[in-house]
Amino acid sequence: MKLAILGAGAFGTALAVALSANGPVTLWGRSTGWSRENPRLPGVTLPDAVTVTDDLPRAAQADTLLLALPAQKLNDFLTANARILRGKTLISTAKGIDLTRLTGPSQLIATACPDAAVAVLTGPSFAADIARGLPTALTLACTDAGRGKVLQHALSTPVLRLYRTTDVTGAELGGALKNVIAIAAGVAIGAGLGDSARAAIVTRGFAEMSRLSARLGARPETLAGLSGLGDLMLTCSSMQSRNFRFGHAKGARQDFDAATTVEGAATALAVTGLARQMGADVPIAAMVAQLAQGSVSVGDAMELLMNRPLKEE
Ligand SMILES: NC(=O)C1=CN([C@@H]2O[C@H](COP(=O)(O)OP(=O)(O)OC[C@H]3O[C@@H](n4cnc5c(N)ncnc54)[C@H](OP(=O)(O)O)[C@@H]3O)[C@@H](O)[C@H]2O)C=CC1
Ligand SMILES: O=C(CO)COP(=O)(O)O
Repeated sequence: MKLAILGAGAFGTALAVALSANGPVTLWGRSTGWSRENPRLPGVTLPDAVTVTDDLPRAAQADTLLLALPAQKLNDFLTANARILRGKTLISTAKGIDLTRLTGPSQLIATACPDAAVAVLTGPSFAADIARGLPTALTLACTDAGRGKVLQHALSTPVLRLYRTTDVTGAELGGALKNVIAIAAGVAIGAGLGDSARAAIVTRGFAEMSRLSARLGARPETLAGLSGLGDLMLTCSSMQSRNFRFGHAKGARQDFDAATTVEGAATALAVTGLARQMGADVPIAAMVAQLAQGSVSVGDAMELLMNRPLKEE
């Protein structure tokens, strides 16, 4: 299997470092003016087995392409480069729902590149941890079980352990929705509401993730696995998470660098649209969408959530 990673941000670069343990990897980015250390992943020197290029046709000579682009940028990239990507195995690592089309990355790929084989790589993993070679477990989702097994073996290393599933919908929804809940958890901690409030948000957030995902055809066990609950726990509990930090800054009324990739903000808006279509109740996501747009204050958001009608768990 010849492997390339498209997108030289923090995560694409970290995956290139990790997967170069198995053989040569090409890392494509649109702005690769740096040489062996990517400013998006400072302190990490690329191994010799990683070739960095800004030549997309060259990178796309590989048969298996990992797409490490932000969710809201993916569709434009796919449609602009559909010809180059034809017939490839395309594995998305984006954790979000496209705001315009209200679909996850796998559906975007299937629409833009109908003859590509589609898979999703997701789960609890900070780029910096992966790049440092710390032990990490991820989920490889592919509806074709045979292809999924081949990819699982090709993309596992001694410190990167992949589990596999055929539930692509569940795997990508878990990764997208946890970012929304992580913003809410960050708000709670930033606003000084305490660890008990965070635990309530994480638990009720998981209920919300499970409810919407079930309506969209995901399996409950996928949501309870690495790609759902596992990533929710990680992202809601660490200042390494950009989504959590974004929420934290909102809660603490501090500035936040607008150039930072925060997938959960746009995804919260997409989730409210999807939930409306599916008739699912998503009060935390709805609040995060309003907070991200600045249409509600942190104090009012928490009060509105706490004063909803009492109900069964
Ligand atoms: N960082 C992490 O720990 C993890 C991230 N992910 C997911 O991976 C995805 C990417 O995140 P991450 O790498 O961290 O993000 P970064 O913000 O570090 O990097 C984003 C990258 O995407 C590139 N990019 C943006 N738009 C385009 C485009 N139209 N064409 C080509 N390249 C483009 C940027 O290029 P440029 O530099 O030129 O702007 C940049 O290299 C997200 O969905 C994220 O949720 C998943 C697991 C862990
Ligand atoms: O997805 C991640 C960890 O699994 C990274 O989270 P952030 O995008 O919030 O940094």
